[in-house]
Amino acid sequence: MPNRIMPSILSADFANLQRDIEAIPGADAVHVDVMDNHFVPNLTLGLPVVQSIRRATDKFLDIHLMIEDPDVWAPGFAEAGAESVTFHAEAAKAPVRLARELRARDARVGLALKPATPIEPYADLLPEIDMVLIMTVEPGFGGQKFLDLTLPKIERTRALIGRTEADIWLQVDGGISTETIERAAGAGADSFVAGSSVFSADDPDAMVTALRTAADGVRR
Ligand SMILES: O=C(CO)[C@@H](O)[C@H](O)COP(=O)(O)O
Ligand SMILES: [Fe+2]
Repeated sequence: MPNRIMPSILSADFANLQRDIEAIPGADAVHVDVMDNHFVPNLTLGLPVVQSIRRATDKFLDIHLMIEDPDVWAPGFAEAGAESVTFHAEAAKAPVRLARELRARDARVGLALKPATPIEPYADLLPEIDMVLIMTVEPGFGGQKFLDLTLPKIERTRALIGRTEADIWLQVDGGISTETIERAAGAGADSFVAGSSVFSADDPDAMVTALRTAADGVRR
């Protein structure tokens, strides 16, 4: 199971996104946090910016929608050429229909869960999705502390994924650093979003390597 390091540009310089994306050549993806000030108490960027990012890089674009009405908005991000589009279980009105609409637009489908949302009600949805995103902080802001209380849910999700034949990624997002990534990897995560730890580092690409080394060193 390969580990993927997916830096979040929420902690990059929004006036220099292309420069900051080019500063992480070793990353497996660019994670883009879309917030609407309704689903979460913060406002970031939307579809026009993602369209510009798409033109600026060939990197795998991993879109994390923290918005109300993903049923309406999410397909547009797939049409913009994002390789993966993740919506929140708490916000989607018809998650199965939405997942199928995203796959029909050639995007991988992510289902995100806030820290207090259990995975079990969504177990039957796993064949419809390509990634589970377990938030390891309350969504809305970068730079928060990793919540260890999410570790049992990561373990339970890994067990549920193991019962399927599908290639479902298990992503964690929030408070990931060289210190916390080992606990998340040990619990079963294979895809790691890291914002502040990467972009506040003197050498962001060296931090990507350090995170990968730490995750790869964990025995499963
Ligand atoms: O989705 C979110 C926040 O809601 C994240 O993707 C953050 O951007 C991660 O930032 P750090 O916790 O790594 O600083
Ligand atoms: Fe995110």
